[in-house]
Amino acid sequence: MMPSLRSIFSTDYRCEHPPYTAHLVSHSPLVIYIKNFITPAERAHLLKLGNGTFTRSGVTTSSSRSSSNNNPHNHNHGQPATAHNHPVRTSQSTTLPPSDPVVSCIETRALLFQSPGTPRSHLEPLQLVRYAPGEHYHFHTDWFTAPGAHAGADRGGNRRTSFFVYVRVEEGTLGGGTNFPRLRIGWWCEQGIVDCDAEWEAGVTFRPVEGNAVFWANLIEGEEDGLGGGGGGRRGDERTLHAGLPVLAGGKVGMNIWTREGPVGEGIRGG
Ligand SMILES: O=C(O)CCC(=O)C(=O)O
Ligand SMILES: [Fe+2]
Repeated sequence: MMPSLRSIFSTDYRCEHPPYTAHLVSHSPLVIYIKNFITPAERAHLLKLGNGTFTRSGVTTSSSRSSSNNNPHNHNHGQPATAHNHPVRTSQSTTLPPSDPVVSCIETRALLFQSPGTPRSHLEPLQLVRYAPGEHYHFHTDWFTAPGAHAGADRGGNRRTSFFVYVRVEEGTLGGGTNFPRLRIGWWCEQGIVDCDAEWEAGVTFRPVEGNAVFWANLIEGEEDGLGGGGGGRRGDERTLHAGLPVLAGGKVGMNIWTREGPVGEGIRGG
């Protein structure tokens, strides 16, 4: 179903937040599933904005200390898309202009969801990620395992929270779920939202459902160990390890909304 784009493109566009619903999946780590976080018209607009601008996704590997000793697949991304290609991430991605009114509206929604006081300057530009059949993003954390170039205070420190939003899921898509292997939820299962048939040991797999989103907190508050907390008294939460499982058929476009501990700095959000 194609949504009408007239209202979203007209000059009298107004930012309105849809009546999404939030469902607590896990207290610790904090994981919240959000239904209808973005509207069909917004999804169409985001895809149009990204059209023709996708390039091979980048991955940042931490060359210094890693806090994920027993996980050889702990790669963090954040590089410009062309900077460092890696087989752990075979998707294509692009960033969206913060100046676009629809992008800005979704940013506002993401900020309000976390706490009304979260400044816009802490947001990285929204990133679309596109997967064709056979493409995936191997297990990783969104938080940076080593402070430095990507998590320094001048770059906003570490990634405090993540939203992964399902923007487009082609009809007949198989695979492409978002798997959190260390998450255990025994008391809730909603077929169509999570893969209820998956082995307990496999953790939780969120199915890609257009318009819906998964939100989680990347950092454990108040336990500084010097690993990428950006000086904020926080450290990365290993339990937030996750993967974009291979798309087996069809196609998927997702969107990352990352909030840093501090302002991301000029030049990243376009000043
Ligand atoms: O594709 C997914 O389901 C997850 C992607 C992801 O984790 C990321 O882009 O950081
Ligand atoms: Fe991720």
